[in-house]
Amino acid sequence: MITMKDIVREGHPSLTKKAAKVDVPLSAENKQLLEDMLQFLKNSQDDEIAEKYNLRAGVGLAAPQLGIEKQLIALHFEDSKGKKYSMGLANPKIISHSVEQAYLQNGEGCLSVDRVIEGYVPRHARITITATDINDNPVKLRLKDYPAIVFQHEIDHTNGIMFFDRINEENPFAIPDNSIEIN
Ligand SMILES: O=C(O)C[C@@H](Cc1ccccc1)[C@H](O)SCc1ccccc1
Ligand code: NI
Repeated sequence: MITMKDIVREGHPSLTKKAAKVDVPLSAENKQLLEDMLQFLKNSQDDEIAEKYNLRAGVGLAAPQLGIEKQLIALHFEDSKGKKYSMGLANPKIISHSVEQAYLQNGEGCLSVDRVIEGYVPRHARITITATDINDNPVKLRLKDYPAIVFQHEIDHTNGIMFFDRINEENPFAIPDNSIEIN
């Protein structure tokens, strides 16, 4: 069972390196890792389990956050219309994106960052990603709004990018050009 002690924190080298692509079909080890990452997210959103094991709630997790430099991510959340996203993905890649940007009104946090860092995180408003799912099926997703933000946060982790790298240093609350605010 993954708990907070398994999650590496700011300053750990795995968080700022580009992770390696994984072989497809996925090895049993990588399938198990994706399962374990997805279970962590489910546990972190279960009040009883989260309290018992002192888990911070998470909607996404990337293998580099476990010190494992592989392009593996897990996501578990619902969008504002109740559409569920619950999956483990290998080798996720943004293949196209909108010119328009988007940012969360409340900024972002990270399970690997034990401090509040304020500011808007400019991201693509709409993205198309490809990946391989836990059953070795190719996946192509077109995402916008909150789901697009979450997937970009996790894909960034596989490229060694932290959310605060994207915040405007001069003015963290500068409204990005050509952008929409997501509540
Ligand atoms: O550290 C991670 O990668 C997990 C982040 C993902 C994330 C943060 C901000 C915006 C989008 C995605 C955690 O989920 S941060 C905690 C959290 C929990 C519930 C809802 C939003 C953020
Ligand atoms: Ni994060």
